[in-house]
Amino acid sequence: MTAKIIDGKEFAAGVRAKVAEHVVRLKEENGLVPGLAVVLVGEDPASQVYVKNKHRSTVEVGMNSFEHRLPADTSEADLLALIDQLNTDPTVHGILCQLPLPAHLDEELVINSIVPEKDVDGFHISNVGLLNTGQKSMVPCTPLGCLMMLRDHHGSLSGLNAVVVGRSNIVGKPMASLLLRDSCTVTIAHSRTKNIEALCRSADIIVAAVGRPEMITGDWIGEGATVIDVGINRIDHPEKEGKTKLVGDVHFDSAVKVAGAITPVPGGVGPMTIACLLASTLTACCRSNGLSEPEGLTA
Ligand SMILES: Nc1nc2c(c(=O)[nH]1)N[C@@H](CN(C=O)c1ccc(C(=O)N[C@@H](CCC(=O)O)C(=O)O)cc1)CN2
Repeated sequence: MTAKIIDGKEFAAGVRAKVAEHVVRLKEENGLVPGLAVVLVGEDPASQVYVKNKHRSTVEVGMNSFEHRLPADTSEADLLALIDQLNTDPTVHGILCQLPLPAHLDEELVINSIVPEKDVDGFHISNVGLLNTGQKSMVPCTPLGCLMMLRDHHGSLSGLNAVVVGRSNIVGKPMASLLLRDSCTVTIAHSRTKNIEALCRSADIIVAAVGRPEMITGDWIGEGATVIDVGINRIDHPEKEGKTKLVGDVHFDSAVKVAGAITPVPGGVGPMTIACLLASTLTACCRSNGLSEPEGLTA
């Protein structure tokens, strides 16, 4: 068997197109323009690229983008003051602080200072609680993107066995909650899980979000399973000296021979993260104005 490749770039383009259509309608019918504020503290090179891409994509779908770039030595008090200002700005419907933050800033404190309704990352403790109790919440963008691709591929996820490898607050745990909500039987596996290979082999769906390059090889995967690879790991290029290569948490070449469907890295889950951020900003704007939510763009 050779797996179907789930093209995240194409899927994300579709999500952005749907968001753009809704934005036009919101403007015409309600005189509203959704606004997204992104806060970047410091000069982490990868974060700078992600923030630039977020700005470009936000503008492309017709939303307002408010970018705040702060120096690496910004004090917690100054950052909290900015968030406070964004919390009460009626033109801002979504706020996020690009992670990781510099070490002197308390990530939890900063995230929890964003009002939950504008927390488009879905990391605020209230949104975590709402998601885990099956209530309406803002949902983290990467798991939301994975869910959209899984629903598209399978139709219904009900009754499927899903193994989420990785227990991070940003991906593993919310992914498990979302799959459970769609009536999957969910297991979260991690570094201490016994017989992890056999567990993965029994899964209809594997979501790999462990942060270890190419850990999940073809022999961990059951024939025909769907494999969603969340990993983004830069490793030394095996053939080109001095060059690097981006790989996932799944060993693609062996996995593709066994899986039924698989997301590549790059070009799989990654592009969905920003597309879902736009979708969540639209959702936040609709909710805060008492309008019905865009169909197919939320969990
Ligand atoms: N506040 C947040 N911080 C971070 C998040 C997040 O969701 N919210 N996620 C990541 C970074 N991230 C978005 O912020 C992100 C990561 C990767 C991609 C992406 O498109 N990746 C490409 C490859 C890119 C490359 O060549 O390096 C792919 O997988 O195809 C988009 C967004 C951490 N911080």
